[in-house]
Amino acid sequence: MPVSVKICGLSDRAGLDAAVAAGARYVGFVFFAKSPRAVSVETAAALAVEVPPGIAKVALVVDADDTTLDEIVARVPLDMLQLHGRETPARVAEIRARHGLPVMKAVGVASEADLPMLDAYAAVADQILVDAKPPAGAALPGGNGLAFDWRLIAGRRWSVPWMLAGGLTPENLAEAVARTGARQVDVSSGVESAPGIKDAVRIGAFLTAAHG
Ligand SMILES: O=C(O)c1ccccc1NCC(=O)[C@H](O)[C@H](O)COP(=O)(O)O
Repeated sequence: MPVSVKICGLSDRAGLDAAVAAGARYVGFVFFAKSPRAVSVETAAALAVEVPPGIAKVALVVDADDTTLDEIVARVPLDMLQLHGRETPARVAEIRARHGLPVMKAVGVASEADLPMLDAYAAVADQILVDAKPPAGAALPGGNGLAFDWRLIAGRRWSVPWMLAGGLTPENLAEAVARTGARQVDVSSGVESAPGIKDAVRIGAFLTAAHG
């Protein structure tokens, strides 16, 4: 069965077109000013209207307040919010209720001790993103191109759909899927030629690996 792919951190038409042409099921826009992939509301809105039906448009935010979320949701046609900060389970539930969109909560994994949080967030979110925990002092809370030990989640399942993320590439995707059983995956750095610059060839190779 093919693996569904989310291409995250799209910031221009060339990257978006490459993701759509290759067969991505989700496209992600990063609303985090310190990111090399950050987009303005205007840019995200202009890109989102070009996304064909059937591909989910995801806004990635980090500890965003309701005013910020109100503006993004009002101006960008979206299908999902991805929460990539320190949002508590209660805040995830609040955002889901207030903003009327499905919510995917990213949870960082580095060791067994992190696994209970996956269950806690699965209880309140529509999906969970099982990602690598950023190293101490990392400039970004995600999108660092780092993988975690996939054996930690081998055979584990949650009460909601989940996506594997963190350091995935066209080269390691098959192993990641085989080890974890993931049916959905998320990638950003691994399909770039430089931070924030999406590479159409690598996007195509990633989707080929996912569908192979
Ligand atoms: O991509 C960013 O710059 C970013 C900034 C702040 C929070 C999260 C961010 N990215 C997360 C992702 O792109 C993905 O959801 C995921 O973590 C995979 O990233 P990567 O390891 O680069 O493939």
